Amino acid sequence: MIKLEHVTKTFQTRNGNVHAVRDVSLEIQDGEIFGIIGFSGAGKSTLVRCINLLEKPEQGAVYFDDKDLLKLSEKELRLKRQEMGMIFQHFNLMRSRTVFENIAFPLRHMKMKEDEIQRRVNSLLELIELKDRKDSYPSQLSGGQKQRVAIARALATRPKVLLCDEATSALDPHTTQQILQLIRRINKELNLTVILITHEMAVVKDICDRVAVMENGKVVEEGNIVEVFSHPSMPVTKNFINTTNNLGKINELLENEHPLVQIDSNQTLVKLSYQSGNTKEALISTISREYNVDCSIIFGNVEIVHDVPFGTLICVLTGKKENMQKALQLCEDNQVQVEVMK
Ligand SMILES: Nc1ncnc2c1ncn2[C@@H]1O[C@H](COP(=O)(O)OP(=O)(O)OP(=O)(O)O)[C@@H](O)[C@H]1O
Repeated sequence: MIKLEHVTKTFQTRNGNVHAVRDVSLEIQDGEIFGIIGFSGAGKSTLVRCINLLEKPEQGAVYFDDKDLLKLSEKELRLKRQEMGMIFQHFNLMRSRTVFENIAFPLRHMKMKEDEIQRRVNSLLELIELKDRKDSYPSQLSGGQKQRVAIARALATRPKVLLCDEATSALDPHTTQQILQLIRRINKELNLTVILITHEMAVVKDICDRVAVMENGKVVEEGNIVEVFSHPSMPVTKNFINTTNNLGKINELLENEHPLVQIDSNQTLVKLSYQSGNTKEALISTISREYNVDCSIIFGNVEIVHDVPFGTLICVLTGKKENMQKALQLCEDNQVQVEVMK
């Protein structure tokens, strides 16, 4: 549905050129929720704005339903843009207009007939469950309600794609969940393709089908969310995954040589990662019984990604070196990833 080919965007500033997006190629399928994650300044917003040409890339091509947007006339582009809705971190609602009029705004702009506007806005109000607030002004709404209104406004022209630029970053965790559920629901019910940019791995983990990780303007890793979670290859991806659990904390303890992670010469500190269902053996008791290797768990975490539980254990193993190697081999033979941390 959306294809980016070698998209590059550079900003000329007084302090020199800023290479916000560098040679990015991506393909987003019809009906999927595609996450773009990266730390602040990675180029996510610029990339997403290149999709609807709010920013014009100086190189590359942007295809939407096989049409190269950069080759369209102004008028054709305006029509194509109606097929792409967008929501923002700070909602961007018009303060002087009611909820109803905010949602109706793009329809009035299209010169739609009044009775059709009434029908469409009322059905959107029902979808976002804010029918009773249609005459309220944005200042009278909570952050979550404002974002729901922004979603309804973005959906008013019946777009095929919803671009979400940090749509939950200004919301508390509970409201974030509600907005993500709404996005998931409209994705399913309306078969709406969603491109969601965020700096929070928890958001990606909860609703995205696939994810691209950005760093310094480039996509450094991309894939199905379960695969990326189970086999992250780039340090930045591992960092993001660690933010959803306490593993980052363990690295801190290691750096600071905390007593909790101090080990003797006959010990080793390992990280064991497994996907539930992959392992049938009672591995910890097996390695203790068969190889005389004791296992002391200092940290454990189970993450659920798309209904698949991912477990991580940080353990201190105690035993003879050759036995330890056999024990770790047994783990790997049983699809448990082993990372020796110390
Ligand atoms: N209009 C602009 N003019 C100059 N530089 C810009 C402009 N827009 C973005 N940049 C720069 O491009 C780089 C990427 O910014 P961008 O906003 O795309 O990143 P981001 O990953 O979305 O970060 P954030 O989440 O903080 O917005 C940054 O260095 C930013 O300062």
